[in-house]
Amino acid sequence: MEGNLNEFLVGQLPTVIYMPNFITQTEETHLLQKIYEAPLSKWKSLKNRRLQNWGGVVYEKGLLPQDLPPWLTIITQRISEESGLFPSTINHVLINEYLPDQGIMPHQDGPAYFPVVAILSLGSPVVMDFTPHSRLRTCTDTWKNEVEEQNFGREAKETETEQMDNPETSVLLMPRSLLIFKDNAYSDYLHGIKDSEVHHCDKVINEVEALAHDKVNEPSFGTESADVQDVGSGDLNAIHRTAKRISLTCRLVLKVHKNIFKF
Ligand SMILES: O=C(O)CCC(=O)C(=O)O
Ligand SMILES: [Fe+2]
Repeated sequence: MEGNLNEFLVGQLPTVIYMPNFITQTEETHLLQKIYEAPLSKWKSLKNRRLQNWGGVVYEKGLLPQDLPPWLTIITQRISEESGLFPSTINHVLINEYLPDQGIMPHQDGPAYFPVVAILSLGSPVVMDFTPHSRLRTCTDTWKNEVEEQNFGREAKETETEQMDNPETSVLLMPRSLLIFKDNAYSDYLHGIKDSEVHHCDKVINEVEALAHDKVNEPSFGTESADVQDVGSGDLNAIHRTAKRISLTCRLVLKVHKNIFKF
């Protein structure tokens, strides 16, 4: 791990890295502008969120690549350089948009990706839950669900939802922060975001790091992005999501196909 990355490690689960204010408010505004400049056809609507796919289409066996636009490579290059965790250039970015009552079911990222993921958050804060992977369920099933949902808009099975009731570890994702996870957190845990407007923060592993940079009460997304409730003791109790959250999931697909016929 690069020298100064250690100071951003959070929690006990290997390995979760949380970098507050990875981008400035000006950069956040610029990114949002670029994201919403994309034609409506660039958005894929899923049951519980919308997404834009950049970098090409990910298949089980690799990526049929498309160049990332410069407004994204500025970010992916910075992530690569500052983390030192990617063996080659990040070539895929998924942009997810969540309304306050939307989330993403617990899942594992697919086998096509190099096992390090970097997620940049914009807009409303949310809590991401990590739950141990059920040994009864194979990664392939999860991967198929994810691919089907993203590529074909089919509903993914939600067989793991009961695990959301008892999350092992949670991370508070403030706007402009960068979350990186790898190792066990990547391979043995599912990650998900509840589809409720209130997110409880009792199991959050990065409360201090996230709130040291608490700017949620500043307008950053047209309106206030959330109300972070402070209860008596000063402990963070819950997030009340009042605006959209946009995330940029930045990953590397090692196997790149230049030609669809060579798959
Ligand atoms: O929006 C997020 O923070 C999570 C997105 C995610 O897990 C994914 O795209 O695989
Ligand atoms: Fe994911």
